[in-house]
Amino acid sequence: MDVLTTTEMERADRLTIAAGTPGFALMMSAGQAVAEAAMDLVEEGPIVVVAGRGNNGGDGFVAAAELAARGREVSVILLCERDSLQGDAALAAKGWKYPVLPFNPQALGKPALIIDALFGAGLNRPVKGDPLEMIGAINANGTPVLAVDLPSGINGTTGAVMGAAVQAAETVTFFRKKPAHLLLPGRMYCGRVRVADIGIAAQVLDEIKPLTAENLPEAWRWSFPVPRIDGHKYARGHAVVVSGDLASTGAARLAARAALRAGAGLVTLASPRDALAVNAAALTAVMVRAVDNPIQFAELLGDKRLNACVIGPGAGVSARTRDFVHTALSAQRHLVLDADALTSFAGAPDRLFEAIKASDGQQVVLTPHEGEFPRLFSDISNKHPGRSKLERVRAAAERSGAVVLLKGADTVIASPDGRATVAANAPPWLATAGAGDVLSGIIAGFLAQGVAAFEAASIGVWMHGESASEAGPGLIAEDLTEVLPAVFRRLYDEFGIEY
Ligand SMILES: NC(=O)C1=CN([C@@H]2O[C@H](COP(=O)(O)OP(=O)(O)OC[C@H]3O[C@@H](n4cnc5c(N)ncnc54)[C@H](OP(=O)(O)O)[C@@H]3O)[C@@H](O)[C@H]2O)[C@@H](O)CC1
Ligand SMILES: Nc1ncnc2c1ncn2[C@@H]1O[C@H](COP(=O)(O)OP(=O)(O)O)[C@@H](O)[C@H]1O
Ligand SMILES: [K+]
Repeated sequence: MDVLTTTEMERADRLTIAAGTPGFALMMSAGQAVAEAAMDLVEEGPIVVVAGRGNNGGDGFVAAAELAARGREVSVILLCERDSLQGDAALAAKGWKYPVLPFNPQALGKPALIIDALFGAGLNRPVKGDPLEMIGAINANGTPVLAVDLPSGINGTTGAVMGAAVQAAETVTFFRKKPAHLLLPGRMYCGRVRVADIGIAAQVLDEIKPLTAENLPEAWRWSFPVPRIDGHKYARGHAVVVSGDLASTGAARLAARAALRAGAGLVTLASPRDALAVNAAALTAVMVRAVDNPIQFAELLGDKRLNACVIGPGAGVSARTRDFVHTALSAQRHLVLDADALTSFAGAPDRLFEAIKASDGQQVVLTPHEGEFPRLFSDISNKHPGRSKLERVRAAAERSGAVVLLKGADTVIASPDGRATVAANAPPWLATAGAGDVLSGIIAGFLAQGVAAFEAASIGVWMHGESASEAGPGLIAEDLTEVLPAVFRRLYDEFGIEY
């Protein structure tokens, strides 16, 4: 599902109004959707609407009137003077036939539900003064909160908290999700997110051409590889994972097994000779080859069937690792660079980026976590409050010429052409040693099958997160690979693929 920035959402609004639907009709639908959600959340008891001076408050007035019409006990607390409201919000307030309460936290009382209609997409500066105090009181009240469009205080486009934010149990947004519903910290304030249809036609998206989507199967349905009846293992690609030395071989084995499970027809572990025995003893379907240096690696890659590589897990931070990366890039292999392969370029990332850009057509995915990201992109800082994770990863992809995947609870994947996905399906217990190694292997498994880098990374991240949910709490990295078949089956069912 496409995700719209607040600016793109305003455009959707304007295009719809230009096509003949009045803005107030959109507000009526929005307010009714909020009332509907409130009815579902609490079947009885008083409801308090906290309304701001803009259209978010207008939605709140519509919801209040609708709920009162359905026999609910409702009161409205308004941030400003009622007669200072303008435009659609003023019209909406006219539909509320009762008095409004002054903007005093005491007025909240102890209702069954609070509807937060203070600020939505129009939030344009940090919250201070009376609204700040009200947000604190709403959060301290202990009553469930239904947020209109966004929890007040959350920046819709970046997901940042602007001073303070309402903690909602549920958020009703309109037409499409906004980045803040997926990116942290915003997502943590939203609770469950409902997307309501308010009469904006999907066709407006043809004009807006949004570049961001939630990472869901529908985003990559048509890139998902399915083994062919007349296929054979070489038709499914051959992935190579570079092993670390004797003391650190486990990470590469995790990646190798994951690549096989993800569907690569064959997987070979390129192992230092002194680690050959330990690797061979621990592997069965994955093959092992002795590779001690970049020259031998280049020889291995002389076999054109070996079409995708993983370098990084357990590889060691060294000039040797850099040379392996350059070898794979010169051999034009699809490539996942993770962990030590990224850190090995910490001093001189431009050399890596030049090498990536120099070879056309190959598919490269960089998979840093937040600790590794600044080693390659030091000026695309994660400390800059105005710059969202989405914007940072997009800038990194453009700079590097690779697909960049920045891990976390809200993994963002961006392509150099500007497209991006945001994942919200990973449970917190996925943060466990070796989970990243498995992810790099899964992605390589899809690259080996000929899936383009952006889609391979998006499929990989989604399946990785689903596998963690499937395995449940107590997960260790090894489990992820073992539950992948169950996730495949669910996807095949969803896509209607026979098996
Ligand atoms: N687009 C659509 O398709 C649809 C949109 N709809 C709804 O409209 C909502 C957006 O409405 P909106 O633009 O009027 O802004 P809103 O969020 O109500 O803020 C109001 C005003 O607050 C002010 N302000 C800002 N920051 C502040 C601060 N920190 N502290 C104090 N004040 C602050 C600022 O005014 P200022 O003070 O700068 O003049 C701002 O203009 C959207 O979220 C959705 O609910 C639906 O009706 C359906 C269709
Ligand atoms: N809070 C979280 N919720 C969900 N997933 C998370 C969270 N924190 C980290 N992850 C995921 O866990 C994995 C950890 O990978 P990584 O940091 O590379 O660990 P390792 O190097 O030990 O394999 C990544 O896929 C990341 O997206
Ligand atoms: K709100």
